[in-house]
Amino acid sequence: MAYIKAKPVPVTVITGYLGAGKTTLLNRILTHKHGKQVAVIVNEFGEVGIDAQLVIDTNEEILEMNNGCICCTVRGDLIRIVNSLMQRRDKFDYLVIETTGLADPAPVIQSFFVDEIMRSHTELDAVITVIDAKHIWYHWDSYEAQEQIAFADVVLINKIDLISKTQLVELEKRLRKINAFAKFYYTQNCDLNIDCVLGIEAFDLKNTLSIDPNFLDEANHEHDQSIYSVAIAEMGTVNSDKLTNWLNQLTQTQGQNLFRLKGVLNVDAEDRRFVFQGIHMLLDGRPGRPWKPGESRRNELIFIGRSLDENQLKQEFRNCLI
Ligand SMILES: Nc1nc2c(ncn2[C@@H]2O[C@H](COP(=O)(O)OP(=O)(O)OP(=O)(O)O)[C@@H](O)[C@H]2O)c(=O)[nH]1
Repeated sequence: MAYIKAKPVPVTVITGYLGAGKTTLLNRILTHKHGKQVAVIVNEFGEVGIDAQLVIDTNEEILEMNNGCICCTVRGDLIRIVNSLMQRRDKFDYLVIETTGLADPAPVIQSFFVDEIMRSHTELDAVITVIDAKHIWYHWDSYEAQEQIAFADVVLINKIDLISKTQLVELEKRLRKINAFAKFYYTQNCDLNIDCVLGIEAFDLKNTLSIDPNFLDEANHEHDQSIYSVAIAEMGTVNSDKLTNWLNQLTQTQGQNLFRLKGVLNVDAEDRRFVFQGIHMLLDGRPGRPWKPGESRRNELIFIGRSLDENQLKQEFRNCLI
């Protein structure tokens, strides 16, 4: 295989639990004028690729990995994608990987050291973990959430607008108990100086090995199998009033089990796509970019959580169609 430049590509891994603000941070990185040509790998949980649609339109190279969780497919897909990117090495000088909210970052980090091509052509710059200051409280027991905190070089305590100062102090204390090494920033909408997250050379394998001496040898990890996703992809025009009623009712009655919901919809045959986002009981909907001429106006929704009834969700969505 021929590689054009020998200098290793710095890589930033963005992790954080469902809905924490990873895509928000990614969009900030992509719009910031840092002079770097950034390639992006977005991994998401679920069959429909909504995240890549929510990443703003730029000239950057954006690759999706939707067929599973990055931490499980890491030795296959991630390595394959990075290897193929390396053959277009002249097109970018930085790589950002956004993992799913349910990914354990450990196997992702491992792959930079155990795979020969990854090891010689990339250099892990930092693991950035975004924390949803309001909702992390529901997920302290989650193994993945704990791993995400433990492996962070930088922690963004995000959504500080949704909690009090006292809660923030309490939260930071709790996070520091899991990770004493990381640098902490408080953010709203991941608004911070991009120099705090890109090109910081913060990752140090020695720190990781001090947390877990067997880190490079571990092959298996487990997921909480009770969390799964339901994806809906259907043509049709959605009635906005019916949709609002349904989503409000859904988040009110099932918010506890509904960790994350998002969708890109054709509402009231408007010129612009309608984008909604939800995290537990918090719901937000707004117009997105215009539909492109000739673009298929497919409604795509994803629900992630526990005890979700796929048939019921699909039926209730269909009831919102005109
Ligand atoms: N109130 C508030 N909302 C925020 C903040 N940051 C992000 N959000 C909103 O939180 C929602 C989720 O943000 P994303 O950036 O999509 O989160 P994510 O971590 O990429 O989500 P997944 O990839 O689905 O796990 C969106 O509606 C954001 O607009 C913040 O600081 N405060």
